[in-house]
Amino acid sequence: MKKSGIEITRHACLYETEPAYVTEQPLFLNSAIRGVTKLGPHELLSTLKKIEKELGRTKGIRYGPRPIDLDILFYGKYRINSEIVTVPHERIFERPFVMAPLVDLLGSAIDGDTVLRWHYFSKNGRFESWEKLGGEALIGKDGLRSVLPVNNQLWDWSKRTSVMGILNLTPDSFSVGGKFVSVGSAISRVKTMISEGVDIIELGAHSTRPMATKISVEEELDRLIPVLEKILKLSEIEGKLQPIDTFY
Ligand SMILES: Nc1ncnc2c1ncn2[C@@H]1O[C@H](COP(=O)(O)OP(=O)(O)OP(=O)(O)O)[C@@H](O)[C@H]1O
Ligand SMILES: Nc1nc2c(c(=O)[nH]1)N=C(CO)CN2
Repeated sequence: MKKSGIEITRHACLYETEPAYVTEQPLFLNSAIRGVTKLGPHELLSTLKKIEKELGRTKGIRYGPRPIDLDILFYGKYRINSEIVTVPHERIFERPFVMAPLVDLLGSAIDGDTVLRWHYFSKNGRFESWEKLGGEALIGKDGLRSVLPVNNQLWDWSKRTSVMGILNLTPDSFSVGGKFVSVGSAISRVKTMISEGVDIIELGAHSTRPMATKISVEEELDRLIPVLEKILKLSEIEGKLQPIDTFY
């Protein structure tokens, strides 16, 4: 996007959604971004079409499966109705898979004239349109799940809150510094956290506490790798997420 002259300033969550209109096709992934560009609306649309092509989009059936579909939802405060571009996009307010990411993107505050205008573009107001479709209650249902791509899989975090346990492999962190510096005690802590129901175990090996001792990349890796290797061999780790909060 950046090299095409579009600077992304915010992005919404990612949703896995039931296909609309043509229902016999795989699930879709939907999201929305907000950005800044010097491209005019027609130029912007042709740039998006070029990006779609680069990402493998070919002519397919209307509303059918496609590797990518980039639509312009709004363009500043403008209403445009040419043969080529219509903004606001004609079908925003009937589509939960558009409204959910839009609500993420814009939040509940109307911060400035542009967003106020977007609010009024919807006949009943943006929030009311979302409520009419079902609102927050839709998220987590099969047709609209918030997901996070991890390791070629989608982590569904819309059904319930995921619990993260943090394991500091440091002698000098804010909390529990020094407790889990040996591999054995770290592994036993991981097992306890899993038995207590965590979904995510985050490892950190460099303290960011003010005045903490700065260590080298090698030292950070030396603290992390032996523990990580052992964790990945645990049968209990199946289905859990294992992020690493690295310093370097
Ligand atoms: N705001 C807009 N964003 C994207 N395309 C638009 C817009 N307004 C008009 N169009 C026109 O719609 C045409 C079809 O777009 P596209 O191939 O993305 O359709 P679609 O993905 O099947 O349906 P939809 O756009 O409803 O999701 C484009 O060639 C474009 O000229
Ligand atoms: N869930 C979902 N369904 C769709 C989508 C889409 O983005 N998400 N796009 C379509 C073609 O524009 C047709 N149907």
